[in-house]
Amino acid sequence: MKLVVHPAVDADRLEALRSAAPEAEWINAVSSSEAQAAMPGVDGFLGKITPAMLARADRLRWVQSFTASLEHYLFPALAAHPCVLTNTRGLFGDVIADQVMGYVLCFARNLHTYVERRIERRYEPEGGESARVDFASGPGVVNAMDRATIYLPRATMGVIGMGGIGCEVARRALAFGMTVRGVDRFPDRVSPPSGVDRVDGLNGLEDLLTWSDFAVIAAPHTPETEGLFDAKILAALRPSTYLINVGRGAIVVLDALVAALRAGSLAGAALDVYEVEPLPPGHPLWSFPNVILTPHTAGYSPVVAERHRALLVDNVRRFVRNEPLLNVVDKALWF
Ligand SMILES: NC(=O)C1=CN([C@@H]2O[C@H](COP(=O)(O)OP(=O)(O)OC[C@H]3O[C@@H](n4cnc5c(N)ncnc54)[C@H](O)[C@@H]3O)[C@@H](O)[C@H]2O)C=CC1
Ligand SMILES: O=C(O)C(=O)CO
Repeated sequence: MKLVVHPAVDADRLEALRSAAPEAEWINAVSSSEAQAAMPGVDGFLGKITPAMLARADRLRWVQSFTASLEHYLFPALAAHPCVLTNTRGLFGDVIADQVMGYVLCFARNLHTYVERRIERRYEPEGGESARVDFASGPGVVNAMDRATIYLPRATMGVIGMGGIGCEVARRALAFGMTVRGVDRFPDRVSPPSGVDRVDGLNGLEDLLTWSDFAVIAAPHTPETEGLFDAKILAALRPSTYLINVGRGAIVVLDALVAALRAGSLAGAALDVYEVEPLPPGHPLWSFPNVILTPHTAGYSPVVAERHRALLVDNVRRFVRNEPLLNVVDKALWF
């Protein structure tokens, strides 16, 4: 059994992988030419395979991607190849869902606005001076306190892509008392947490968007999702709805989003991923006070590296024992 890792991993990680298949010949290839030269006779490949490497592989049965997303990874010959492809989806669910709830709480409680006002030393409630409550003036003041906030147990959340991330988002939204629905490419294959109202197929997308107070995109970038959120789909959102994207940037057409924000046809947006990364400093999105922008950091956490390593070790162990691999990719989705 011959296994190639490329790009090369550090000595600790290599040792962990090796311990899962000590009898295998391991090649930790630093350069792509080294990886290419090692391909004849390779059974399994971990990392970033290229068309030139694949062309030299004569008995490859398994390729493990180091990432969850595959839009910069899959190429036609790999999709057509009989090898099993696995990825690292599922490592980020709880971490990214925490970040999504961070955005939701900002919008529901205006926290992002008050962070900006602190910088300006402005003691002013959202809703303007008329929303200021004089707490010394006795009963009745509470009537002014319903302004410009969202009470989450009365709010709805629609999740687009009910996989590892989408289901964890749903779980948290339910814990905050929200009503949650989803759409997915494969509604019959997903395992939503109990309490989710329903999960529809893709033909339910526009209805879901019209229903949602918060619409959360947690889908992958595939030919089907690229540019999916164009002007037509964004028009399904209500002026009171917030759009959140933690899936992939290519799913939301930013020019269309900017136009919709200018027209006030949605309440605001929180984005972690963009059509172009990094988002250029001159991009109009930076100027909207009702937009939260994070630099593709929703998945950052000390636990992710540990989980990444554990998943790879587990899959190596499964591969050498001929057991079913974790995170098998449906290559047909991409071509
Ligand atoms: N913001 C970030 O830092 C990160 C973003 N991601 C992105 O999030 C995506 C989802 O990750 P996971 O939940 O772990 O993957 P997953 O594979 O568990 O879930 C993806 C779900 O989306 C569904 N789906 C596929 N095509 C769809 C479509 N056209 N419309 C609606 N749903 C569709 C799938 O059926 C699946 O249920 C990844 O593909 C990656 O692009 C992943 C990790 C970090
Ligand atoms: O693995 C991925 O797809 C990521 O976005 C990591 O942040």
